[in-house]
This record gives sequence, structure tokens and C-alpha cells, in this order.
Amino acid sequence: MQETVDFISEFLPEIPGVAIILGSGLGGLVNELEGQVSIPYEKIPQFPVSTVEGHSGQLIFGYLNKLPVLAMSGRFHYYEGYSLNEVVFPVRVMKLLGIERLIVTNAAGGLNPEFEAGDLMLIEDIISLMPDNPLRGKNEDNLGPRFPDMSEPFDLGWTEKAKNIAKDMNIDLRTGVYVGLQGPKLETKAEIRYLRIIGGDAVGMSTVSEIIAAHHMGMKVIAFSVITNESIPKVKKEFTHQEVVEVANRAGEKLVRLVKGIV
Ligand SMILES: O=P(O)(O)O[C@H]1O[C@H](CO)[C@@H](O)[C@H]1O
Ligand SMILES: Nc1nc2[nH]cnc2c(=O)[nH]1
Repeated sequence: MQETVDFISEFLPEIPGVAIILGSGLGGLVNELEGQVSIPYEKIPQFPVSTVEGHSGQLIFGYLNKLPVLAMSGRFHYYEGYSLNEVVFPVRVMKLLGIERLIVTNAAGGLNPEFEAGDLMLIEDIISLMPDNPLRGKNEDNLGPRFPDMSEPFDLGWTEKAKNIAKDMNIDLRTGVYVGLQGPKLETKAEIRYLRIIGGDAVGMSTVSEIIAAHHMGMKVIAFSVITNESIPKVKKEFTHQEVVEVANRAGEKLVRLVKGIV
């Protein structure tokens, strides 16, 4: 990690105040960054590389409303074959770079029957149904405790502010629980009923491990889902990743405005 931190530090004009992980189709935010410095993942020592369409694969430093931020344009997923330790590697590096705040975004399926494609959801809690955990193995005590409390993985002050900012901006913000599954297969109808029964409002294949790792290290975290599809569509149609990216691109505009406001 230190090798990676030293490498990235050379490119950063200053320590970013906030890191932002961009979900599928949500890369549009980078157009808003001024004074950009981009580092392709393949140039960064020890960094994994993105293999999913809609995830461009670069770290981008820039100024959002004059505040220095670091955007991860392209994240890593367990289904790509990476271990969860590899999936959260960039989050750990961000913290070691001195970044204290993290905004996580994703494209997700709506489980809550009141949600529609294009809705924006503030993630208030998570359920990790990943087959592993990024904290498994020897604990690095300099990162965080062996048994981190997870009763409040998100920063309450920050989430309250986000809700108020959304209201001021006239952005309709849903709230709910995000369930993270390993993917890459989509859910069966019975699995969707199950996920709803256990309390899920949105479902996806990312985010939960990043939040666990960030909270372990004491970062202040906030997270949003763009609902790109209803997991049981009202009109029968098959899931396609292309549609996820298209809807996220469109609805992402709202998220970009909100993130800008929050930053
Ligand atoms: O969670 P993000 O990276 O936004 O991507 C979501 O979209 C992809 C499926 O279309 C899956 O990778 C799912 O997790
Ligand atoms: N697991 C899962 N991931 C998604 N990513 C975007 N939509 C979905 C979905 O419906 N299910």
C-alpha cells in the first residue's frame, strides 16, 4: 500500500478533501472536475484494473466547486475475480493518502416496489451477502480495530446534510437499505422476494465491502444508489447491463448535481 500511496502522492497537487467512487455509468461527474490530473490504473503499482463496461479505469484528481477531490472512475467487483482485499485496496490507499471522507455511488436494482428506474436513493444501511469480508485475515492495527462496530457505517451528520441539500435542490431523494451480492448473475424471483423480506430496498454487486473497509479505518462515508432497473419489472423485460449504464448516465445528472452540492 505504501508503494502505491507514494506513487499517487507524486501526482497530487494537494491532499483531496473527499474521495468519490463512481458506479456503473456514473463517470459523468468527472466532466465537472477542473484542473484534472488522471492516472490510469494500469500505471499504478499494485492497483487492480477495471474489466467492466462503464468503468473507465482511472484515478482523477480535480477541483469540484474549488474543493480538491479524488474520483475513482471505475471500481473493482468481486465477480471480476478479485478478492475483497483487492476490491477495497483503493479505499485503503485513499485513507493512507490522507483523505478522510468518501462518497460511494452505484447503479442498483430496485427491490422496494415504490422505486422506479431513474430514482436516486441515499443508502442508510447495508446488508453484505458477499461470500467473504475485506477484513478477513490478520488485522492491520494501524488501519483500524479487529472488531469494528458497524451499527452506524454512515456519517449521520453528513447524511442529514445530504437530505437537506437534496430538498433545497428539489431533488427527490429516496432512502433505503442496499444489499450487496457477489454477482455476476442477476437475482431469481425467489431471491428477490427473499431480499425484500430481509429488508433490502436496492440490490447490487458492489459498495458493501468498500463501506466496511472505509468505516473500519474511521473514514466518514456517505453512499448513493441510482436505481437503474426494477428487479421485478412491471412490464416483463430482460436485464441488460447496457440499460443499466444508459439509465445511470441519464439519472446520474441528478446525482452529479447533488454530489457537487454536498462537496
Ligand atoms: O455497483 P456498480 O459498480 O455501479 O455496478 C452495478 O452494475 C453492474 C450490473 O449492471 C454490476 O457491477 C452492479 O454492481
Ligand atoms: N444484483 C443486481 N445488480 C444490479 N446492478 C444494477 N441493477 C442490478 C440488479 O437488478 N441486481
